[in-house]
Amino acid sequence: MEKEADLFYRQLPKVELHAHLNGSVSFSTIKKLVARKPHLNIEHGMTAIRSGQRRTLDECFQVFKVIHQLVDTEEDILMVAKDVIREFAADGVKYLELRSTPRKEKTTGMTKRRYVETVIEAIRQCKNEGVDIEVRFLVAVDRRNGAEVAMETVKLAEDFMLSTDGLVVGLDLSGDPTVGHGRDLLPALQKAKNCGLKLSLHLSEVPSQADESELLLNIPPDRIGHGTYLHPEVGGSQSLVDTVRKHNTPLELCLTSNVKGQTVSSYSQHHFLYWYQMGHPSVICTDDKGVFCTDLSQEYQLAASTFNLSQEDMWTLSQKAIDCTFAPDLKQQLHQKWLELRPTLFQL
Ligand SMILES: CNc1ncnc2c1ncn2[C@@H]1O[C@H](COP(=O)(O)O)[C@@H](O)[C@H]1O
Ligand SMILES: [Zn+2]
Repeated sequence: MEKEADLFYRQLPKVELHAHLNGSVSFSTIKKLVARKPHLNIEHGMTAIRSGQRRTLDECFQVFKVIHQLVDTEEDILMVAKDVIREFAADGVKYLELRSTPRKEKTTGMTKRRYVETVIEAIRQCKNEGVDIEVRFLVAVDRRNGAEVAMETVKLAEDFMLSTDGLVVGLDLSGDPTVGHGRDLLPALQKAKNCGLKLSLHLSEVPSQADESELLLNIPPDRIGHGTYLHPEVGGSQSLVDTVRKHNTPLELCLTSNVKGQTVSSYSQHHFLYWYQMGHPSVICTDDKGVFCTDLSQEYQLAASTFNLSQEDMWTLSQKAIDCTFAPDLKQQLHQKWLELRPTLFQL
């Protein structure tokens, strides 16, 4: 039975909308990176949070620092991005939106522009090699770096949106949610929205951010990352929920990430249920499949077993995710693919 369910979720065509590049690095890629940089003395235990382990969100952000030390050249970024894309494809993901933060030139030896070009090159190479997945890219703003850097990043993202034949589709706001305030970033986010970049914003990932969430929700964003503390039962408010409902803004929900990062106390307490029961667009995602040792099939399977959902329910969930992507040009093609694949899945 278990095996059959494993196979079902692996074969289920899936859409991944919330994946941070450097959080998605698998164990096998980490091994290659460690071999390139033995002097750093980094072990796998320092780059991943294994099954049953928990970390505070703060400790998770220490893990990203270690990974950033390992991934610090153009060659590394190209390899990491190609490996991550291939792994998502092998897991049955047919459409992937990757996001990543261009880092300071001092830390990578390359400009932020070159950083984005390298990720785009990885996407193109995978396409040319026939990897069965469509990939789009969101340029990420790290909230810790403040308003000026955010504005520069928006300009960079806009340039790439115009020059990459639609591969760069949007902007992500992420980084340690306890640092800085969204109000300072509003002009940059608004500019991004006005120039046609789609916005996916991490918000209410931690408690007591109702003010910031209200500001950000009124932009409004095109999708919400986590939104863990938006609803009244966890200290959010009905008016925040009403705003999300009014704009019909989809949520990107990452179960294992939230449980391992301890912003949610257990799988059964995850806010997936709150939004799903309301029929609100909710998309299951991984966040950081490498750091949290998971993959998208496993997240679908966990949601199904935790909330007692059928394979048919999960099929519908994965199909509806197509309508939440930032690539309108691909929607019809993806829906077609789902229809073609359906018979093989339900014969299992
Ligand atoms: C766990 N919840 C989270 N909340 C907020 N931001 C997160 C995150 N997980 C990852 N990131 C963001 O993604 C970066 C790593 O990938 P990139 O170097 O950009 O590819 C982290 O440094 C952080 O800014
Ligand atoms: Zn995230």
